[in-house]
Amino acid sequence: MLEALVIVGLASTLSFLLWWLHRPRGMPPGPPRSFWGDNTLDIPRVKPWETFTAWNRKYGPVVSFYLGRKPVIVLGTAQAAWDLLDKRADIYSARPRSIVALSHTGVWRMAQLMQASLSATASAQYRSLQSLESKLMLRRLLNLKDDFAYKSEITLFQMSVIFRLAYGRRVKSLQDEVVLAKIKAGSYFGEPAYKADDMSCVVNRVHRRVPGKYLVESWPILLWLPKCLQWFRRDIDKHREMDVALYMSLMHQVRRKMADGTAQPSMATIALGKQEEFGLTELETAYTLSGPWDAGVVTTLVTIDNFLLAMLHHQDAYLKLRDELDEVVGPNRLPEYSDMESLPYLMAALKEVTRWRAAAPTGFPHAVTQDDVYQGHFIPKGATVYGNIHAITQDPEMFPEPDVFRPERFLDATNAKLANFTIPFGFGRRICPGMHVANQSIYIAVARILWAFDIAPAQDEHGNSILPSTTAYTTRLVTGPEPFPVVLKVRGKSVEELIVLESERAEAEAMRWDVE
Ligand code: HEM
Repeated sequence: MLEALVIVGLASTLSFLLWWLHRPRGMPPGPPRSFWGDNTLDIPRVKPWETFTAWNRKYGPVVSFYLGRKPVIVLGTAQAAWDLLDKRADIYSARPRSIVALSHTGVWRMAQLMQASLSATASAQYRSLQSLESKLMLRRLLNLKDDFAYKSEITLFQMSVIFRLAYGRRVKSLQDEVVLAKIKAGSYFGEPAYKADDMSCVVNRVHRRVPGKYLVESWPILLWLPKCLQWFRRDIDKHREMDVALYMSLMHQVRRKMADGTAQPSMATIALGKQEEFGLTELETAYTLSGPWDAGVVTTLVTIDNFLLAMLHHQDAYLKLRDELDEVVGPNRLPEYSDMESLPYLMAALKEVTRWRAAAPTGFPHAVTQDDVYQGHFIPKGATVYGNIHAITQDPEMFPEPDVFRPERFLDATNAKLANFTIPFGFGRRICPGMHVANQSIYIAVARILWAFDIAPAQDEHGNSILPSTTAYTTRLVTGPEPFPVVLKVRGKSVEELIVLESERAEAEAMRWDVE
């Protein structure tokens, strides 16, 4: 054991010296490095994106620092992100090798399969499903046990949408065995004990990419330690084992149904049909199918939650939205997808909410596959590159008074980049493949909640409104507001009757799907 430690110590010193002698020069400016040449300790454990943004404001639109030996580049303006991640996508579209986030996420063919099955045209097919699940959600929102309970119902809505489109089967409760299995797998990752109604856990694999979170990512040399000393491995291995078992069993269930002709069309049926064409292994296919679950539930949930938070704080926008819906939809039917074009203020507000509080403020890391030069700065092959969505969406030049929720920014936008605002969904070839599904879910949920309910702050025992903080956010790669209470009061008896009627029809339709 002692010998192994001495060898690792010597090897670390030698590799450090070699790296120090050959480290790249001319990289973009950034924070001063420690004696060891890195900045791991400069990255706070809480809201690291705020530090990234402070560095971008101080050192410029392209900042560099080191996590261990790994050079990291942070792009703090939309222009820099478009110039590199979009225009030079052929070399900026890889994912950094990750030790903790499971090794398969970087396989490009998997991303291609995802893009194909979630394209705008493919996603339009899911609208009827999203409409149905949102009617069931409205029904549940009529009978909430307390002012925090709305969140579980929105979670169940999106969870069922995603599970149905990925595997062809609905999730009827947050106590469903697959939800519990996923939570159990997450709990092995040293995350706090999650409750079934706190779905933060379902994106553990994604959260592990929070910059600087794991020492082994910055110092892979730790992998040279004898296995019994690799403390960081225990949880990773346990979690990976459980994830693999769960994802493989879900995929096999679909395959069995395909064989006996009872499978509902889904991403899984497409993926299994095209597995050879895309050259994916069993494990890669299973992981691809889990992508929407890992990346598409919490992102959507926090965006709807951010919307409710904005409504509590920005009464002017809230009232304009209600007036627009009342005028276009009227009292006798629910909002539909066909109303979208007639609801410009709502469509602008949906863009604004993704800007106001970005769900993934650091963006997901890209990796550059060739040495590059940008604005005279050297960007070395293998560097991790973040399009800093927080800095860009809070840039006061692009969005004056960025902390104000103001849908008008996007109304009548002539600039194509604002008219088709996708920055919160990332960049280049890696742009979120689920953005159409996400926008469809957010639209139908928000339009129907606004139409059906008065949205008001909860009150304390003295009758004073409790206005939740607009800055208390979780520190995960996908971040959302800390739990806050909202009162959703149905807007009259006839609205309630319509919701009950529509949800009964939806229930009957859902049962038909479930048995088919
Ligand atoms: C408001 C909701 C959402 C937001 C803000 C969001 C944002 C993002 C961002 C920023 C990325 C990284 C892009 C990049 O690397 O530049 C991403 C990737 C991804 N998203 Fe989303 N997303 C949302 C909803 C969804 C949904 C509903 C799905 C699935 C149906 C989904 C599936 C994915 C997948 C699979 C990836 C990884 C793609 C890859 O590695 O190539 N997302 N998302």
